[in-house]
Amino acid sequence: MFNCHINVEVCSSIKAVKYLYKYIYKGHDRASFRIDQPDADGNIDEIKKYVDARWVTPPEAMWRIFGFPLCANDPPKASKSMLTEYFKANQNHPWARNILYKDFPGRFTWQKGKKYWKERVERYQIGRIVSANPSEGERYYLCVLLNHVAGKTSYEDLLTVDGRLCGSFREAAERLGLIEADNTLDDCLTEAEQWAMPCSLRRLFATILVHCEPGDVRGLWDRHFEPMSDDYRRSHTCRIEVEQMVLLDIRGMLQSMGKDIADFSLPCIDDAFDPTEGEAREVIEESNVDFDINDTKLASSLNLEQRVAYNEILASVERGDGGVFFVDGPGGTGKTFLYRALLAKVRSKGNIAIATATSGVAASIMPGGRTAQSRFKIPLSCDDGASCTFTKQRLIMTPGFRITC
Ligand SMILES: Nc1ncnc2c1ncn2[C@@H]1O[C@H](COP(=O)(O)OP(=O)(O)OP(=O)(O)O)[C@@H](O)[C@H]1O
Repeated sequence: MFNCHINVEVCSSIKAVKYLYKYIYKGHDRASFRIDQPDADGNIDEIKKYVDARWVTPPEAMWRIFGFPLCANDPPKASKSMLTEYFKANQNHPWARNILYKDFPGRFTWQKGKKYWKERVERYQIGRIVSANPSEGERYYLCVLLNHVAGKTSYEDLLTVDGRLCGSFREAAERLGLIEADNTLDDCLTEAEQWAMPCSLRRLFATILVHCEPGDVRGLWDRHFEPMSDDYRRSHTCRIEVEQMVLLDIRGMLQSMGKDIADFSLPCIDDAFDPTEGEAREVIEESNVDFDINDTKLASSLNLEQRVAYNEILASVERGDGGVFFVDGPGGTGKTFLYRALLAKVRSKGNIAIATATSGVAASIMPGGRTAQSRFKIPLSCDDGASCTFTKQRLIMTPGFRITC
């Protein structure tokens, strides 16, 4: 009766909801460009431009590629936050100006409804200030400033050092000599130790090594080893073994950030403790991707066109001669169906098949899918010197098959 392809979706899992969401919001493929002058007042209708020439990709990636902010609070004090109200409290209460932001909850209580700091009259209480990771850039330097400088009455005041207005929180922290020493990195780890799990601490430690160039790496390691190894010490009593486990974990994290642990003055890794036998973390992750046994049966129900593509791609994988295939077709015509069949076939043979896409939503509909940026360490800012931090060591072990949506 219906001599056509009918796409029927059953909302039986969250993936189906994501799929429908993608359908509603992706719109049809189009590109619209117009070069015109701003209007008489110098205004450009950026919202209209965004709607007319929409490119569905992670918004932050586009934000970085084009290098302009998609939204901003200007001036930043337009909305009331705990920080802006801290500035106001400093203006109104001169006696509070020697209290650091992190100690403020000890003397004031935050009034959620009316959004202001009220002088504390009740019993002593412990409050916690949001912490920041060094890889967060300006947010981190703002925290560093707030942890060391009291009595500021505005953002401008916080950015002013020796009467000079600095262009960034980092510059202000540098001029105050707050980030030359490793103290701030020590403080950052010590603060995180109060609430973070050991695994998060190890990630933070690796992030500090990569982004903050600490002068005394070994000192940082010695001072924070205990909390970083808390989980391993529960199950292992031998200190050397625990130390090796922590080092191996940090090595994997550094590898995924494109760095080699040997570049840092940390204790040496004894390969006898390495269960991965030096295998790259990405290879282990991809090897461990499970395949759905039902997907291996999809091959038997491919239609004619899908089967042609399936056979040709698989033959190329088996011959190992490499190749690039472009699978195209209107929405709902079975491209993902074909990918699932291929991924299951390659993975069921114990080989690695990497499924990547340019957006998280597209990646989520493929088994074991990841964004290409995440898997291949593609930088979000594409300037002249940009390159992937995916190392040669990992490329040697690259899979026989890769799908990119
Ligand atoms: N050979 C087939 N046999 C049975 N069902 C199929 C076949 N090919 C595709 N389908 C079904 O058709 C629907 C749409 O297929 P699929 O999601 O693979 O399309 P698509 O081309 O990837 O769509 P989009 O471009 O929107 O992502 C799915 O429910 C899928 O299970």
